[in-house]
Amino acid sequence: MKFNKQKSPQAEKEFGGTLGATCIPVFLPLTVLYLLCVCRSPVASVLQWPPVLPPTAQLWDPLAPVLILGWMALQSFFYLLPMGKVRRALLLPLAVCAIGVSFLLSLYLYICSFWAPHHALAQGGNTGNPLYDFFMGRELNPRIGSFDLKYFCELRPGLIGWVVINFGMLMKEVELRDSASLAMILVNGFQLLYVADALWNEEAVLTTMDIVHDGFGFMLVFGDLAWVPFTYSLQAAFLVVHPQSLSPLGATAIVTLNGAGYYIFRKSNSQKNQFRRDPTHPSVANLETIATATGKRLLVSGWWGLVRHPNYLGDLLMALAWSLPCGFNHLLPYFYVVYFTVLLIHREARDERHCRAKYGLAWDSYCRRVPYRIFPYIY
Ligand SMILES: NC(=O)C1=CN([C@@H]2O[C@H](COP(=O)(O)OP(=O)(O)OC[C@H]3O[C@@H](n4cnc5c(N)ncnc54)[C@H](OP(=O)(O)O)[C@@H]3O)[C@@H](O)[C@H]2O)C=CC1
Ligand SMILES: CC(C)CCC[C@@H](C)[C@H]1CC=C2C3=C(CC[C@@]21C)[C@@]1(C)CC[C@H](O)C(C)(C)[C@@H]1CC3
Repeated sequence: MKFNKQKSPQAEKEFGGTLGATCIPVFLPLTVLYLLCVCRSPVASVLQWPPVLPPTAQLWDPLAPVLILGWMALQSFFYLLPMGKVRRALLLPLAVCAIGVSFLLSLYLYICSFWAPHHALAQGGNTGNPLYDFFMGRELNPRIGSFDLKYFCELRPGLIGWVVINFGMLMKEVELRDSASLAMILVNGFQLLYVADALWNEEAVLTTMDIVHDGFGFMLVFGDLAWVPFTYSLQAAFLVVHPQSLSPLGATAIVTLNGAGYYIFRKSNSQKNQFRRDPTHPSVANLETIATATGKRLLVSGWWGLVRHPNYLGDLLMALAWSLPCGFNHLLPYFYVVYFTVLLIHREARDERHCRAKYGLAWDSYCRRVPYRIFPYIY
């Protein structure tokens, strides 16, 4: 880098010249503190004599630099995102990169798992077949220090990345057509609600099959880091290229469907989580249950008496509501509904196997009491 010592011609000093430039950096920070102190005082009048400066203990907190630097880092990240005036279509290179990262991370996890203690290994991913174990994941909850890689990946980069991509698509639509369409707003709103719900209830993910049972291998790594952000955002990406007009009546019906799906999803998940946390809690204490040999009980009334997976039912209704704003002329936006139905039917069968192994006869009597798996009177 060349050192430039040139002076600009006729440089006219502003802000009071050298004196101003010396005093302002002292005066303005003091003004900020003064205004805040006045604001906290009972009279809160700027005409009052400046209140005395609070003791040092009130001026300094070690958490403050962490919060400020953290906020700066977050904003730097947003600033670097390919949104706004950047016009390059980066979606494909991003997906390629996420896929590459998924492979590398899975390979790293696979290799590291050979140093993991026996009790840290997952049941399913230790067959001795390298390809299968690489896919399923050998280690259950791999960590770097106390940083739980699976828990982090399941909830943060992919899920948040999904809503960021969706928002990028909304901005792209505004750039192309001067405003966001109703269809795009609905898709963004619905999926934002879903992701916000997952983050708000983040501890609930600890009881999912992925965390409790499955190893952290390519399936989950790729699912979390590449699949979720780049395929779950397909509806928004579709709407940029294929704008749809939506009647108020159609929009109302779709919002109602998403609302109903979300209600079933949230209520049923919360009911089970509450019951597992504290079965004596008033909101679940009156529900009918059956005992199992493990000491745990199974709910047979309430949401879990309706079908064996009411939460999947709610999730599928939402999935449909996310595709409907894209109209009926293309199949692509319905990819998610089809994929998700297959995923949940397969997942239900896996969970059923685990539960039968865990609860034996009690599970069979639950299945007799609640014969339908996901769709009442259908399946
Ligand atoms: N958007 C997406 O891509 C995906 C979303 N999901 C969502 O994730 C959520 C979690 O799903 P998942 O982990 O598959 O499974 P569930 O949350 O449905 O949990 C299943 C477990 O619940 C317990 N259980 C089952 N029946 C009963 C009962 N009658 N009474 C009490 N406990 C019972 C059993 O565990 P135990 O007895 O040991 O407590 C069983 O193993 C769901 O809402 C699903 O829709 C899932 C996959 C992908
Ligand atoms: C690569 C394959 C085709 C499939 C990979 C499956 C994964 C994408 C999903 C397995 C379980 C998931 C869950 C969620 C996202 C999708 C994956 C990772 C979840 C975090 C979505 C938000 C929900 O509220 C949840 C309950 C927290 C979900 C947990 C399971």
